[in-house]
Amino acid sequence: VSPDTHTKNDKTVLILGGGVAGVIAARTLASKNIKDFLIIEGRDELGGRMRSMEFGVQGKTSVVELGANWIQGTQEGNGPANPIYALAKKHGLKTAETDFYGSIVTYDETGPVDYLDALNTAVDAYTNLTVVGGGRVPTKQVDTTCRTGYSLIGAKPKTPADMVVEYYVDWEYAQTPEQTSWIASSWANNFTFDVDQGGFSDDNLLSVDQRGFKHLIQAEAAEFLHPSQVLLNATVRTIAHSADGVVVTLANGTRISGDYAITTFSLGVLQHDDVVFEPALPLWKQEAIQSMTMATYTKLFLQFEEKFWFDTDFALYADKVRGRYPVWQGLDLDHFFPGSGIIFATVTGDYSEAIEALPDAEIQSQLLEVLGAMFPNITIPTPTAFFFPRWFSDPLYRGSYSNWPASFVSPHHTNLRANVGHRLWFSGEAMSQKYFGFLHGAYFEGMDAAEHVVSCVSAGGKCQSLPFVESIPNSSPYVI
Ligand SMILES: Cc1cc2nc3c(=O)[nH]c(=O)nc-3n(C[C@H](O)[C@H](O)[C@H](O)COP(=O)(O)OP(=O)(O)OC[C@H]3O[C@@H](n4cnc5c(N)ncnc54)[C@H](O)[C@@H]3O)c2cc1C
Repeated sequence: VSPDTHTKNDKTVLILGGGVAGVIAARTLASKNIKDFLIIEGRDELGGRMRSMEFGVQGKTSVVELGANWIQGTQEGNGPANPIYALAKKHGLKTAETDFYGSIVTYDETGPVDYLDALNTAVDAYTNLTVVGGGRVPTKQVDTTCRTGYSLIGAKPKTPADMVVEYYVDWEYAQTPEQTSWIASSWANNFTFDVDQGGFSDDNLLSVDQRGFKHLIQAEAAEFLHPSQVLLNATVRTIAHSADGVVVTLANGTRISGDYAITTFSLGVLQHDDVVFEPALPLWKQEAIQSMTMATYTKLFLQFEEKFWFDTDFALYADKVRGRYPVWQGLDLDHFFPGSGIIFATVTGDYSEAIEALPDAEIQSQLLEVLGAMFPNITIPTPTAFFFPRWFSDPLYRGSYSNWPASFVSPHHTNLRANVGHRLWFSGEAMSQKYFGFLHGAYFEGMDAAEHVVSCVSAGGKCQSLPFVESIPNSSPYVI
């Protein structure tokens, strides 16, 4: 059955992927009385990158978050609220505040060493970086990397301590300053955290809910979703699109057609051809997909019989190699999971990709070696549990979230979001200009794509397309 010969499709709308964008797209359709949709999801539950796991030795486990963990930016007074914060309140999610700069201790390869002054300097440099970066927009200056920006404002880290504190203030891009757009990272920060720029607030709430952070989106789905509207454990292999609709083929050969489809698959999935489009996506779309970056953020969980580490929320470890197990978070604290014996390290970007290729045992011994350096007076015991997710190798994700490189220009973003024909629509965190990389970006994009599809359904297919640019010219052409 091809869409061209099909007179009546199976569903009005296929929603490809059951993460935040997919569930919110479904809710938006349902609220506009379009009930004939189907969410097709590869995993056995909804939530996508809100993914948790019961971790620890038998009899002493805690539910930890392998993916998203923070509500980033909440609400100040009656100002705009992060919609994820609103869902957390609605569904009674248990959260705890984390204090990034007030509850932190510092180490290097010789053990505890106080370089909190350097951290304060790095925080100031980062604030300055985002202000100066944001200021390049109204003056129409060209984008460049955060590294260039740092150098221009005089921040040039030289020592391992300088490098780790710089890492810590921008690690959430999950890539280095060399790989990150100065302008886009500035607005991503400002639109979420800076109230003066329309942001929510500068608070970060950590989900410590033992139902998992995903509970908020699963509970939201349970309010409107009928079991017949979702197909789990169903991996999409091909998406055939034409003027008559969209036909997806699943890994088991099943074909399902829809008048419309909204794909919410991650940018990494789109980049890796895990899903094949028939016909191939137009070149302007492919250029946009391949020009944005899918970054990786990896948490490595260790459990020990007893806590032997710091009492703060965070610790930094300055290695000679920038990005080598730099950030540590202890979960065995009264406001997190007391008595859990759990600590985790985070690595990002190229370092994440590199460790995914190595066996668990090797990574575990590297982590124990670092702990040995941080705590020279302690014989580091054997962990009772160890786990880290391989987001980059996972064909359902191919990374953790998108990051905007300096070579990605505004028209690329226009094209990344744009529909291809009236039947195929694109959604997910990467499509959000203001909030790419965040849960709230996925939320707003899910809503937006569904609203466009609603107007298509109402207009019998004769709806407005999103703008796109056939070929992106260079605003300052090269003269060779
Ligand atoms: C480690 C990590 C830490 C993060 N930390 C935070 C944080 O603290 N705060 C924050 O705001 N954001 C954070 N994020 C980002 C946040 O999780 C994402 O922005 C958001 O979850 C993306 O939602 P989405 O619906 O766009 O995509 P997804 O959640 O990826 O949803 C897409 C769905 O499609 C499914 N899928 C993919 N391919 C196929 C296929 N071929 N067939 C069928 N189904 C398929 C996937 O299983 C997935 O469920 C983090 C992400 C990660 C990975």
